[in-house]
Amino acid sequence: MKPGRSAVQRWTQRSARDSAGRARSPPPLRVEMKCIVGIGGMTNGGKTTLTNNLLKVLPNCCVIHQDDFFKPQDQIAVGEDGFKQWDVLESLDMEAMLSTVQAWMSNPRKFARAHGVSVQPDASDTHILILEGFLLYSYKPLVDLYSRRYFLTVPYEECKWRRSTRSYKVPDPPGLFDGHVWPMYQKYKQEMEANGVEVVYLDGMKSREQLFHQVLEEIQNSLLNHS
Ligand SMILES: Nc1ncnc2c1ncn2[C@@H]1O[C@H](COP(=O)(O)OP(=O)(O)OP(=O)(O)O)[C@@H](O)[C@H]1O
Ligand SMILES: NC(=O)c1ccc[n+]([C@@H]2O[C@H](CO)[C@@H](O)[C@H]2O)c1
Ligand SMILES: [Mg+2]
Repeated sequence: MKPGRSAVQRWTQRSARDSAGRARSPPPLRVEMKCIVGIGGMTNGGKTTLTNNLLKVLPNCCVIHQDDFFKPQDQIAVGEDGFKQWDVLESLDMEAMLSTVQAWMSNPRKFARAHGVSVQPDASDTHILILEGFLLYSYKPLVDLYSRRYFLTVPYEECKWRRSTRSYKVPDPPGLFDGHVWPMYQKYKQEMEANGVEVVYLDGMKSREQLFHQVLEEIQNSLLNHS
């Protein structure tokens, strides 16, 4: 059999009957569908928690965490305020993140296998990619690739409190939240809104279960509508 022809082409180019004269049935039609979901929003909005819950139940679902693309500490600029500028787009290697997304887009099965994600041998062949991070919608080459863009928020006091309970690879120096993290969050959110990027806001004060069920249901419905 010559390579390069699709299953349907091969079927239509053979006789419609087998050697015993019985009508052949067509091969199952594989329609590959790809869906990229963004779980974005503010630091400590609950992005990683929600993403991990979705990953447990969504079939053929891969994830890319933006936090895995932070540049090494010695490449992070120090601002006039004296703080390392972690919460700006330049602190992330977004080209590398984009390449990783493109690798998934060009072959989601191969990507899943390489990342230990089990792929169902299912005729519908639907593949989901979750991108998770705090600056998902500020990098132009990625912004149009999403099927849906979620944006988690909590009020300032809650965000500051949750952040104070966390320990990052590089611990927050005193004053970082008010001096850098919060102002940068506001700046990027304003920019996103001014650029007309459409997002679905999620109230991060809802319970983990409520958020999980809401988003799961919406993803499942949108897949059904497009299949
Ligand atoms: N729905 C929720 N209600 C209350 N607390 C939550 C909820 N979701 C997550 N949390 C808690 O809030 C903190 C931040 O959650 P998580 O790490 O998921 O946020 P994040 O948006 O990924 O933050 P980061 O900026 O560190 O990436 C954690 O302590 C987590 O247990
Ligand atoms: N992952 C890291 O290397 C790192 C280092 C310093 C600060 N952070 C914080 O992570 C948050 C995004 O999840 C940002 O608000 C960073 O300040 C991450
Ligand atoms: Mg996180």
